Amino acid sequence: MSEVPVVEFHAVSKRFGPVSAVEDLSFTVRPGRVVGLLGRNGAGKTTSLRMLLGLTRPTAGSATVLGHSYGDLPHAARRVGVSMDAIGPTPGTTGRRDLLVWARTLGLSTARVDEVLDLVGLADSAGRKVKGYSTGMKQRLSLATALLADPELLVLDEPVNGLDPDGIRWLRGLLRSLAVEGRTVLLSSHLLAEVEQTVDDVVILQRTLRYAGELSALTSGGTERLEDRFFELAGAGSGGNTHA
Ligand SMILES: Nc1ncnc2c1ncn2[C@@H]1O[C@H](COP(=O)(O)OP(=O)(O)OP(=O)(O)O)[C@@H](O)[C@H]1O
Repeated sequence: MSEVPVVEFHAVSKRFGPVSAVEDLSFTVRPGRVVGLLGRNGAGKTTSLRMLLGLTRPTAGSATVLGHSYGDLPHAARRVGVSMDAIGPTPGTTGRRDLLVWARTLGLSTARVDEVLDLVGLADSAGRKVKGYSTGMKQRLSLATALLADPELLVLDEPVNGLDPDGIRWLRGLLRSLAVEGRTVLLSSHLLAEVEQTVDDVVILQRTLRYAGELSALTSGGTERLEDRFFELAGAGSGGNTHA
């Protein structure tokens, strides 16, 4: 039986003037999977996620989410939860007020806001201004926004950054439970050891696609380390991207 991919990149390329950020990227994400999009700084991860969400237009190719381009997806804001730096809250607002605005936009209840604040561990700080939040607290608030509408797909750009060990463990458990419910998670990261404990599938991007498939196939069922396989596939280098 063929399954409609939750995410599909088809021959996607993006240039910013002389910089080739992403070139001929194709991969699919299956439902109920936690997928790690991995690459060095400047590898094209955020650009790819932005193209998926209609925030950046590809130079060539197309990306679809739940069978549609994001702009054509009915109820996209409720079906796709997003955590990304660019979608951050107004610093002068409180965490709770920020979520209430999102909830109103999405047609959700105040009760749901309090539920999600509790879920991400921000209930006690919800009345404080966001500008006084630590990096990890901002990350938790961003995750709360993504989770608000109980979406089918979560797209998370570097969700682990800034989280403390408790937060990382909590997030890992949360992503696993969402996948068990049949929801799908696409997260970007360069924290390979963390990703290795969290994801089912891996996409390695270094401007071009280097690997897309199951983590266990990449690491021979866990007998090899993801980090070693990453360096083999992504090549040696100290980061950044090539001009092409
Ligand atoms: N708006 C832009 N204008 C010009 N160049 C851009 C723009 N956005 C991204 N780039 C370039 O595209 C390439 C890919 O950047 P991108 O942010 O997608 O990488 P990344 O994998 O998310 O990196 P990081 O891990 O550092 O967040 C980089 O060379 C970057 O400088």
